[in-house]
Parts: sequence; C-alpha cells; structure tokens
Amino acid sequence: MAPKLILLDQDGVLADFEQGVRQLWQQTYEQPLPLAERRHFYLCDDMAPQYHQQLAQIYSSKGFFSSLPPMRHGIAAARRLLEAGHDVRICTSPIQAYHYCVAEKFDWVCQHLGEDWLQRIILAKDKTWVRGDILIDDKPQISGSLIPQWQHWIYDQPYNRSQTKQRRVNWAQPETWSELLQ
Ligand SMILES: Nc1ncnc2c1ncn2[C@H]1C[C@H](O)[C@@H](COP(=O)(O)O)O1
Ligand SMILES: [Mg+2]
Repeated sequence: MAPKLILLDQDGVLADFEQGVRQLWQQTYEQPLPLAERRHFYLCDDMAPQYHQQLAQIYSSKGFFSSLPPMRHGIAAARRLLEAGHDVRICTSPIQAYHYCVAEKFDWVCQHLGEDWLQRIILAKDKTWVRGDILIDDKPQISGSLIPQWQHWIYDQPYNRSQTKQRRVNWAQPETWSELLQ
C-alpha cells in the first residue's frame, strides 16, 4: 500500500483506558468497578448516576493517564506501521479536566514508544481539524465542525460493536490491519 498518513487514537487504541479505570477503581475504593455491560462509549453512560462523581475523580487523578497499561499488541503495531513507511501520528483528545491528562499523555508515549514519538503527538479536541488518510479510533461516531478528510477505521471494543459500517481493526487480529503493511 502506498504510504498513508495514519492517525492513531491513544485511549482505547494504544492505551487501555478501560483497564486503567478498573485497576484504579479497585485500588481506590477496594471493590470492582460497578459495571455490568459495556454498550456505550462513555463509561458513565453504562454506570448508575451515583457513581459518576467517583468516576470523574478517577480520570482526573494524578498518575491515571501516565500509568494506563498498553493495549495488547498496540505498541508493536504502531512501530510496524511506521516501519512500513507510513506517516504515523497519535491523535488524541484531552479530557476537560486537563491538568494531569495532557502532560501524562506525553509521558505515556515517551514511556511506551520512546522520545522520538513525542513529535508525533497531535492533541485535538476536534479531530475533524486534523489531516490524515485513516483515523483508527474506538469512538463510534467522531464529529466536529469540519468534514473529515480521513476515513474512520473503528478500533474494535465491546462498546462499538453495533457499528457495522466502518472497517474494524483489532491489533490482536493481524488480518484486520495487515493490508497496511503490504
Ligand atoms: N470509554 C471512555 N469512557 C470515558 N471517557 C473516555 C473513554 N475513552 C476515552 N475517554 C476520555 C479520555 C480521553 O482523554 C478523552 C478522549 O479520548 P479519545 O480516545 O481521544 O477519543 O475521553
Ligand atoms: Mg479513544
């Protein structure tokens, strides 16, 4: 495949946001995350309102974003895409409580991909403003104020499986993305 500009989302694609929430919740409240089923993108939409405040505290706590575990095979996949000749960028949106989130997203990339990758980070609240050929992102619908130039390939997660139109990628299933390496 001719070299492409590939945008990789960070949370839910490279960093395991959900696993990080589960771990910190258990550590903080000494009980499992009270969540039965994952059907919606935002965790709070699958949790009872009484827990929303505690959830927000988890996201905004110091060290949460920098200590997210990597998604299985995600780091190797990012490196392979770059080695295959693509221009790979990490396109990520900070949460509203940005104080730790922004710096720690950089820390995470440095820790797991190395310092060279810091120049590949694009922070954007609105991803439609970012140029690219393909955006690999776990969010089912990505909207913004512009018509996106990129094609959205959805990163496979339980909460986006009702989306059947987009191309679906899972790092653990090479057949879903190996076309990008050819
Ligand atoms: N599944 C999620 N539930 C709640 N909040 C989430 C989820 N995935 C990501 N987020 C937060 C944390 C991120 O910094 C921002 C934007 O995420 P992005 O992966 O860039 O869409 O939202
Ligand atoms: Mg995401």
